[in-house]
Amino acid sequence: SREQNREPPGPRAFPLLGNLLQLDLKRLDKVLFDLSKKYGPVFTVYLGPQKVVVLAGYRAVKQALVSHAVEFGNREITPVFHDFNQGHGILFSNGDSWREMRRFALTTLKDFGMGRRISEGRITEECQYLIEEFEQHKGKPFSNAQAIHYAASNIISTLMFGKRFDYDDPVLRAMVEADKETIHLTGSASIMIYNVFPWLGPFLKNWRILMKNVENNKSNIRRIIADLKGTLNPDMCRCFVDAFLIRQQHPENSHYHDDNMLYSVINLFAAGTDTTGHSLQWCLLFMAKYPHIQEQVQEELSRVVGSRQVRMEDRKKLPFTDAVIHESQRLANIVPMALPHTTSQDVTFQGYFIRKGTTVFPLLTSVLHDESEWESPHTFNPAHFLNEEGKFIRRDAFMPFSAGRRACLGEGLARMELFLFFTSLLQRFRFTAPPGVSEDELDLTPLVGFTLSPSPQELCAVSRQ
Ligand code: HEM
Repeated sequence: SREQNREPPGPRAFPLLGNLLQLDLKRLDKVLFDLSKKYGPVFTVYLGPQKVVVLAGYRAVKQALVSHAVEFGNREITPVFHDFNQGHGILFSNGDSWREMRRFALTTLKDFGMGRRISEGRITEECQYLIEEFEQHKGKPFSNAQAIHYAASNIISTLMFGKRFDYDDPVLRAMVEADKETIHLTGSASIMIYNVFPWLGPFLKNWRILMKNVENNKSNIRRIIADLKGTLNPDMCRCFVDAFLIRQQHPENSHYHDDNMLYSVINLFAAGTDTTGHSLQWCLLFMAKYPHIQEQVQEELSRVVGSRQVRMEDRKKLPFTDAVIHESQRLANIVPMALPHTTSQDVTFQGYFIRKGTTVFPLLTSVLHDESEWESPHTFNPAHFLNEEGKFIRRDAFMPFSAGRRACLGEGLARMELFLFFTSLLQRFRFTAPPGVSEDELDLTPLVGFTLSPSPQELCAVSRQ
């Protein structure tokens, strides 16, 4: 019937170009959030000829990703995502292969301590390296902002390869910097246009840079895998790659091939570095911007922990600090549109019919800044996560890791890293605007790519001892 076939509303689209001329591709998440105020929580836009259903606001996103997890649980593999991984690995794959790789990654990373005590030990060790790096002022080929990314990538490297890298290791630096550039350029207007008109690829500078980065990363990771293969001892499994190599010897199914190994490792390394590194940078920027909040964090840390190393079990006694980390993640909103999904079957959702294979954007910006969920959605307000007695409270609309079947696989690890890195750095340093710059002048405008990172600017780390 007509009623059953009602499609989500949206702005009128032109042939071929769709709504491209009406949408500011430089800040697509914001434009879509604004459109949701006119068209409601489920609406349609056309990126060129491609139809996209946008889910906006906590209720719609949660209901789709969690209550209709299967229907909304496939990944949209855009042309550029296909160029990256050829449909293998975890991030940009679907079906049985994705299911098997995701399950294997989760169980193997947990076996190696993801989210457990062993990781806590590794992260606190890495905190010391990072603090040492911050204390050295001269003669370094990289900034402390980069060191934050290297520290985050060392946590995932230890799980993947059984070892950390020195921060000046050329392979580590090449891989992290290439991933950072790749994630940034993937969100650029020209790559969005490429996804609509893929034949444009070779003419686009950004696409050529991306393809070069992909090749470089593949050869670096292949070399690391080959070294591990050369020293493999099946009785002593050292890391994720070893576990995969051992599984290849007695595969339960045909998904354990070299491409799935290569791309799963590439996915976990990239997904685990950039996001965590940028989140931590945002936390520090907010502290420099709002010194009175930083003082409250430091007061709580001194009172509850003193100068010893912070442990995960301290978190429940540090409600204000915990609230500040949550609020930083909420306001920074680093993955504004999650990764695109696609419907795995026809579905009727909130009275609208959405056909199988339709691209779906779960607009996380509209969840983390939802005006009906947050008291002051656009300001930095740790009280969002505190009750009247100052105790930490969870909020349902806190969804920076998305939700449902494709939700972030590394959430537990990322939260542990953020808590331990942030508290260790704040015990040791006070973060301020540089001399001659006022707090008001610190810039919270994000640098927009596929993720939202802080704009490049200087901060001072002043020793507190
Ligand atoms: C603060 C840090 C992080 C944030 C904010 C974050 C956020 C996200 C988001 C929003 C998604 C997309 C979910 C969707 O499509 O609905 C995602 C997917 C993913 N994340 Fe994270 N992430 C973080 C850290 C990590 C870490 C440390 C790892 C690795 C251990 C990781 C591994 C992954 C993987 C493999 C996926 C793809 C899951 C799939 O397609 O099945 N992430 N993450």
